Amino acid sequence: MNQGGETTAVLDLREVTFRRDGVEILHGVDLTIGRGEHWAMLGPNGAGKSTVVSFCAARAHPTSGTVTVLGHQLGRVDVAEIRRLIGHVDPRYRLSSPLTARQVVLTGLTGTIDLPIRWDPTPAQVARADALLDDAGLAAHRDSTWPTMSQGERGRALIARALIAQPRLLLLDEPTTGLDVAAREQYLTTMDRLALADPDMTSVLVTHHLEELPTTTTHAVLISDGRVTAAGPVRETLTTAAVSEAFHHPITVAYDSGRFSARAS
Ligand SMILES: Nc1ncnc2c1ncn2[C@@H]1O[C@H](COP(=O)(O)OP(=O)(O)OP(=O)(O)O)[C@@H](O)[C@H]1O
Repeated sequence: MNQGGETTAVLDLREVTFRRDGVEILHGVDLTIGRGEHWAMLGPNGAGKSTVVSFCAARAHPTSGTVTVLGHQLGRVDVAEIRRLIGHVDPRYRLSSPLTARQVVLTGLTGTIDLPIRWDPTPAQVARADALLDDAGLAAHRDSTWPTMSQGERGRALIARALIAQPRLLLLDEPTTGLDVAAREQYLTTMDRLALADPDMTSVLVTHHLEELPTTTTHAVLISDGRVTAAGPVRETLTTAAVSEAFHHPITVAYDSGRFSARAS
């Protein structure tokens, strides 16, 4: 958010490239995200969205270029410290032990996949985990173990996990995967409520569906073939022309009462 005309960058990617198995996946990505902004990231399968988000989450390093997260340049800082300030819904999340939904949410406080051996949550932390589970419609599943939960229930629990540490930066990589229509709408309401309740929080949402952008989305970035093809205020960025170019397909974008939609032209 602007402060005296200055934008406080929460994320700053400069000329970022990424190479894997000898293949360049990102070819010089520049992206600056300011405090209190809510970005949507869209682009075709394999465009590089999750790779960009893994830098934003301080989970990976670029091959060249610089990534600055919450004022700290990756490579010059203890990443564990920044990860504590980040809530991340990661589609690659894999549990190695059968934690309960409540325990999964609590791992959001430790920034780990499993519960650390010598760590006990306080009663207040457990109460907050339960409140978030209730908000996510999982009151009846607090003690359900991960392997017994449906994909949609897991998705909701992961959103609660991302929120428990009251992150400065919230990264949501396809958070609505597996959610039914009611759960999706509930999630959108939660995002809007959060954005309004905490104006300093910043978020980046990766999605394939324009219909799934919360009404509080302020900016958008289109990524195609490892490059940013458009970025800026959401209404100026998600146009029929820009979205069609990014997806290499004619797509008509519509906007009504705060919500976007898209269909093939
Ligand atoms: N571990 C890996 N080894 C090799 N290539 C990889 C690896 N991870 C990702 N890639 C490749 O990098 C490219 C970008 O992947 P990424 O997951 O960032 O795309 P994406 O835009 O998030 O795609 P999707 O919308 O399908 O989730 C893809 O071509 C993918 O095949």
